[in-house]
Amino acid sequence: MTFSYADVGIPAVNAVSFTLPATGVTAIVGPSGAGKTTLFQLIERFHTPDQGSIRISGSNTAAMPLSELRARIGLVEQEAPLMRGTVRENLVYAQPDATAEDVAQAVEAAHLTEVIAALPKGLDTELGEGGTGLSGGQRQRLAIARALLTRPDVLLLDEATSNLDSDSETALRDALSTIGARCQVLTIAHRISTTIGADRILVIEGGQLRARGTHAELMDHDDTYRRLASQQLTPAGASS
Ligand SMILES: Nc1ncnc2c1ncn2[C@@H]1O[C@H](COP(=O)(O)OP(=O)(O)OP(=O)(O)O)[C@@H](O)[C@H]1O
Repeated sequence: MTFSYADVGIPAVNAVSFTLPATGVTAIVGPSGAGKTTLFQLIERFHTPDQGSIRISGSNTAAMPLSELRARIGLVEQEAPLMRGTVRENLVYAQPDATAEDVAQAVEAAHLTEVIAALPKGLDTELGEGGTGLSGGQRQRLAIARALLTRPDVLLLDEATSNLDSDSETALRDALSTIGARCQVLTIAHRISTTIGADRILVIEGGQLRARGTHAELMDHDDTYRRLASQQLTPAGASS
């Protein structure tokens, strides 16, 4: 797939091609401006590729009704927006028919069961504007649980860049591996615990896919990944 922004000579995504299995965790890493966000926006069809296409289970996403595409792709952004309302209302926002069991499963997969049990009224606890009462890592996992309730084929996760305490770091890593057993999790990774735990890593640089492999493989043979791992990915266990 190749895509250039209007009036920009150099493609932001340049002849990038990859195939992923139906399940698992794929981490995308790359320096600032590499094209990671643009790639996500192409998958979500916010932009149309100049060349190439994206297929989910063999179906070209360009030909899908937008409602089908949105149902197949769950999106969790860096600053997960939460609304005023209860934890439950925040969870079922996109899937109002979700049963109590669906909610419990999604909460468990996002490793939030204990966090919610510790709130004064559990799922009925009111969250303030912006999700007062939950840490950044917990808010993002709540957004992951919300996305899971729609049973997506692909979960796009733009990991928060903020530091996580070590409990949240572990919970995120464990949540990704649980969820990766159900769908393909494609995450713009900002932490080394995510790339170490991922099934594969795609290294994007200058709009191109320069390398793919596991953490150990890329540490062994990719200079850009080694540099990112030492300078830009948040070390495991770092806290704010
Ligand atoms: N709306 C836009 N119009 C023109 N150029 C853009 C636009 N958005 C991004 N770009 C350019 O496209 C390239 C890729 O940007 P992109 O945001 O996809 O990179 P990124 O890897 O997500 O970076 P970061 O890690 O800093 O978020 C950059 O050169 C950027 O300046």
